[in-house]
Amino acid sequence: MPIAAVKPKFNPKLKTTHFAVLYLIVLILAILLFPVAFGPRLFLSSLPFASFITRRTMSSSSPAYSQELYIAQLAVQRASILTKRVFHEKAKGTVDKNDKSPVTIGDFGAQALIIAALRHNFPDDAIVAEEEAAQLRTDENLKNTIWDLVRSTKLDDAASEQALGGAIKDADEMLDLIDRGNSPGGNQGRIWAIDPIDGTKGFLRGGQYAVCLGLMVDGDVKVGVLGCPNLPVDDKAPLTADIGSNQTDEGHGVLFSAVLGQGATSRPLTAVASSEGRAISMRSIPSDSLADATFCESVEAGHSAHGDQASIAQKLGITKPSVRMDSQAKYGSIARGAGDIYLRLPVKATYQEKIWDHAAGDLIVREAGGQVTDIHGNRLDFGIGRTLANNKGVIAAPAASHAKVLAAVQEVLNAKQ
Ligand SMILES: Nc1ncnc2c1ncn2[C@@H]1O[C@H](COP(=O)(O)O)[C@@H](O)[C@H]1OP(=O)(O)O
Ligand SMILES: [Mg+2]
Ligand SMILES: [Mg+2]
Ligand SMILES: [Mg+2]
Repeated sequence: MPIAAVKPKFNPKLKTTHFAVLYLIVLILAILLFPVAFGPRLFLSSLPFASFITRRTMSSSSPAYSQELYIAQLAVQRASILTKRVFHEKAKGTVDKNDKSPVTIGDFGAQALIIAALRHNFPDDAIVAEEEAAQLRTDENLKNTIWDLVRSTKLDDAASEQALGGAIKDADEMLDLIDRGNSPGGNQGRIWAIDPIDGTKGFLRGGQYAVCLGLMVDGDVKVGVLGCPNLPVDDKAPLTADIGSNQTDEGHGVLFSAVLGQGATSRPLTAVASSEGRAISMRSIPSDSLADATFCESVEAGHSAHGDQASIAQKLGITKPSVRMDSQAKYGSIARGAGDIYLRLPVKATYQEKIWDHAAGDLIVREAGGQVTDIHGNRLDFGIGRTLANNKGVIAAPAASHAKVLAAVQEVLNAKQ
């Protein structure tokens, strides 16, 4: 029988249609299952306008403020590298400000780097930062020294550096960035608070200092990050007075972070992106017996009232001497249970605490199980401008003991009147 005469067993046209339908079903299934199999972030990142889509649409499935936390941590890490370079490599370039407090090339450089990262990632956000560039605009040498540091300070991994927006264009852009921190603050919208070096006196002594960044939304602190290059990495290390030991970097450098409602963490302060930190919490001390409590205070007698604080400690039955250290490292230290209580009683009735000196620390302590108020028992009010004009002094303690500490503070202060 001729081949042409053989009757086909099935219709080839029908077969092609079957295959086409089957192919379509498999394709649709693959598209539907891809996000489940490989994760929504990977799926979205493969689409055009990926970064826009991931930032805007993934916020519903990622924990709140995860992008802000990620950028804030990297920005603080990078700025901390700059401050350490200033300490080890350079003359500090101390300049006196109008209020007679010192500022160094490290303060200006760290502020420029942090603001550059924030402007790149959150261009619509307002910024309240401690320093301004006026002095640098009239001092070419100072400007160039800082520019030299800023343009050559980078994180170790290229991806993280890129996430922060990479290099600043030139020295003039650096000055403009520094001046972007001039927001008046307030209780509307998103405002970042920056202290590029908190505890400048501690920094100059080789003691404690902190690179501080907080995000407030409608006056409420949502994200707080503190880089403390001279604190021990070990959360369990005993708290020791630190008035400036010029310690080596070995075993030192810790990054504290918190997001409102998500707890507080610590992790080593490195030059690369890192996975999540360790959860930290305040020590639980029996509120009826604070004999074993450790309390922290400023090194500077001009910043908090050492005499009043000693009387309060005595009233509470605290037997150990206070641990004196500079900067918001005190907030981080009590948050991880290395100390228990931080007292900052006013020296002068007229001094207004600045929001950048407390925003990150306040959140980190509260997320670690603490309570932070002023001497009247009011929560710190970050929503009325660049200062805490509604508050006087700071009392930070484990939540269960705070009322008792506050009562002792008020007894001592009332007895003085
Ligand atoms: N008269 C003052 N009273 C309280 N705090 C002050 C005073 N002058 C400066 N500060 C700020 O106190 C903080 C240091 O506190 P501490 O003594 O606990 O380390 C710093 O932010 C410092 O500013 P700066 O950021 O310029 O160093
Ligand atoms: Mg200062
Ligand atoms: Mg400060
Ligand atoms: Mg400062």
